[in-house]
Amino acid sequence: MRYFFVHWKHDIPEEPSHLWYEVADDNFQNRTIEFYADGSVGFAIRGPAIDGSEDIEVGGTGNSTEGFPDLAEINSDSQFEALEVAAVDFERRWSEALASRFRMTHVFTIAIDGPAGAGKGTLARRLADHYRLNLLDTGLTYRAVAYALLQHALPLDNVSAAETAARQVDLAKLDRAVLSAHAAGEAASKVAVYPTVRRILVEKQRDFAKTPPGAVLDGRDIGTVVCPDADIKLYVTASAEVRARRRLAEIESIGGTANFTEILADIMRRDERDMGRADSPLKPAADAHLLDTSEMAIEAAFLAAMAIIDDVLAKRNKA
Ligand SMILES: Nc1ncnc2c1ncn2[C@@H]1O[C@H](COP(=O)(O)OP(=O)(O)OP(=O)(O)O)[C@@H](O)[C@H]1O
Ligand SMILES: Nc1ccn([C@@H]2O[C@H](COP(=O)(O)O)[C@@H](O)[C@H]2O)c(=O)n1
Repeated sequence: MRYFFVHWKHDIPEEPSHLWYEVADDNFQNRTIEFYADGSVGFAIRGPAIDGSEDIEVGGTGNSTEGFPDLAEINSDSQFEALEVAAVDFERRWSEALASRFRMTHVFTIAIDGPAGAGKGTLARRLADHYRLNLLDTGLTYRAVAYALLQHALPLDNVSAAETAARQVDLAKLDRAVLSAHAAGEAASKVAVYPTVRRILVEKQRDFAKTPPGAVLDGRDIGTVVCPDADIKLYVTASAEVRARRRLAEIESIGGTANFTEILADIMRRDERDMGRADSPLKPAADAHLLDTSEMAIEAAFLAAMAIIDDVLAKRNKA
């Protein structure tokens, strides 16, 4: 494959101004993206039929039925400026095009669930940035409740104090630096078993998800309870040993010390509590895409998630 960008300099609102092409080895367009001055976008994907009759065409964009011209030929016309680009640049535009087409009619939600340390938060940040969506780490909301109780020297099983703390949680003021301590996660999983605390927090999380253009939310019950109608659901996991090693590396990278066996035991205890509780236990939603990152680096996990999302978006746009 080769990739090209063409800037078409004109003042015609009905015509696209920025065009991106993926050109196959046979020199025919495989995918085309057209961006218009008013922010709208169209795209096309070549189908199996040689005459183009099975192409997916969205927003009035089609692949040309003629071979892709030489760059020199395009650039010989002064209204065009064409250059060859890297695959990664094209893919970024492709994801943007898919996401923005979908957003035109819809508040878009990506739900990410999975056990502690699986890489949900890391993936959620990358996806929110890539698809230009809001981001909420719902674990921080449970951590904030536990933290408030600990600050007031209250026991974690004081349900009415936990409810009061939950009501006071302000999603705009969650302080990751304070709440991300390993011990806060353990405390959070203890207050997270109480249904009344969950209802209060889930309400706030749902309101957040409804804000345009939509959001990536990560947690334990996003696909099953908070956003059961999410457009995309990912269940991200990794073996307990891998997760413990990652957590240990994270602690050591900021100058802390920890013991692998203890971290592993913490992680397994937390899995058991999160998966075993009666209300909203951690489990994959029936329609979640499973992503086991045990053998994947962060970038590989991001690319795998992006491939799943883009595939879903392309199929929806075709339907
Ligand atoms: N695919 C990966 N490969 C290697 N390290 C990873 C990968 N994904 C995440 N990490 C690292 O593992 C650690 C845990 O990741 P992260 O905080 O994203 O997990 P999480 O699932 O959100 O955890 P928690 O539920 O406890 O908030 C971080 O240090 C992160 O940089
Ligand atoms: N949607 C969620 C998110 C989190 N929890 C509980 O909070 C604990 C801490 O979460 P982290 O993601 O920050 O590690 C977690 O162990 C869960 O008990 C939850 O119940 N639902």
